[in-house]
Amino acid sequence: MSNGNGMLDPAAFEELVTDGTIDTVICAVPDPHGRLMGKRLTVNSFRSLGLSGEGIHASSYLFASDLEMTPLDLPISSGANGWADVRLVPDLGTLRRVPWEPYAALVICDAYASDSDDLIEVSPRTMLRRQVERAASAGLTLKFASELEFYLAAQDPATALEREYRDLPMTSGYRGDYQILQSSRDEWFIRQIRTLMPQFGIPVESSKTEWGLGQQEITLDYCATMEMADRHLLFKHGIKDLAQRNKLTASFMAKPSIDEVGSSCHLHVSLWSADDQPLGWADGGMSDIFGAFVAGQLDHAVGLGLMFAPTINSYKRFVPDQFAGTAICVGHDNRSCAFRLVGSEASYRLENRIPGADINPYYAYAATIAAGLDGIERNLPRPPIFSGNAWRDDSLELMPAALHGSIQHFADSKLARSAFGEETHEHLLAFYRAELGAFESGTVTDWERRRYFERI
Ligand SMILES: NC(=O)CC[C@H](N)C(=O)O
Repeated sequence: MSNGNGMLDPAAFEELVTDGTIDTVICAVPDPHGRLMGKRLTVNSFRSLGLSGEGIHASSYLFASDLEMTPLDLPISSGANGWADVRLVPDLGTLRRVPWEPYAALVICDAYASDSDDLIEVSPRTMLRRQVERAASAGLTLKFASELEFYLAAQDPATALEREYRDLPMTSGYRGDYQILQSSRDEWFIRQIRTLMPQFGIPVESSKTEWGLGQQEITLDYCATMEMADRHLLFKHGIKDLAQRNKLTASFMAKPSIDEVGSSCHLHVSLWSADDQPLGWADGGMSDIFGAFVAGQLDHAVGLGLMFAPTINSYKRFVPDQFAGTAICVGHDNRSCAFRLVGSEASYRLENRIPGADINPYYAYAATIAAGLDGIERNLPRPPIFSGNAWRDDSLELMPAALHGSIQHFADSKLARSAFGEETHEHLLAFYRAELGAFESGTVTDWERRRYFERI
């Protein structure tokens, strides 16, 4: 039965097909950039390929292409293996209605090898699944919430592209941070998000205008790890789709303009037992096990930082005083620290303030679990609690200033190799090295031309 939140069990799906409501099923797999990739199927094809467990065939280059859809030469997909197929097998627990496409259902798929029942290890969803399994075998579950910020331009995406995303009119002309008057002006659109997302299986907590001109923040309810990562992707997809239907362009770039604050994706994480008891709080403060988990986050923030800052642009957001997590320390409700402890008892949780809105949540959550489990396995002591302004303390370690530094730290991270496995570690390194190469030797920027064309 559909329980009114947009989620569909097979019986509710068949009912909507029989009464002529649903005739299309979107089958999508998360790609390395954190996008939904896949196909729209007729109901008959979905029954024969999706529901049967056979899977929908798609090229393995979905896991090895850059944002321009240029296939990279990686072991999972290359000329040598003919960019062979993988099978996208629906995870039927994710089947839901698409409120703004009432004739459609959507399901998230896992990627399997075409000739066996093996999951594709380098698929982002498999990578997170492996960490969830590792936590489960230690008797632990994690709950997450992604807190996404984004910019809204009052321009349709086709025109925005034609203008090369320069000097776009934003939805606000002055700082609207927390101001209800500004949010009243945007409400015609933001209300669509707040009301439609819960019908897409994504409960929303609140919306507010953010500090940047045209910047918004919409917060989601927390839930179990995989479900939250799926919701994160669907939410981002839904905002972009609703924006384009309303002739707006939404950007989840970490730092769209050097003159503006960046867009974050704070990650809230809490630790629970297998039988759903909160484990973070003990005797009026941080429990030993959560202390070790948090210490693991501090220890690996830089080594696994690539998973929190995956693009060339992510690093432009790492400036002091703009509320981005850059200085590696943990504080109680202290927004200058990369990690902030919030709540108490069952709501006690850690907020990682490093990630930008450009993260792939499957990678970022996988990194968080791997770092925390390592802290627990090594029985690390509770970290010292920082007080004061972390951006003014020169003794603190900082996030790297650019992608190449982060790639190097990730290459050197023993944990990245042991927790994600050699194949996935190598895949990620090759993937991000290709992105860096495309920037470093694939383009001459406006800045370089302005700086050097005549003057040097
Ligand atoms: N809400 C906030 O704390 C602002 C976060 C800030 N926009 C960032 O990029 O990190």
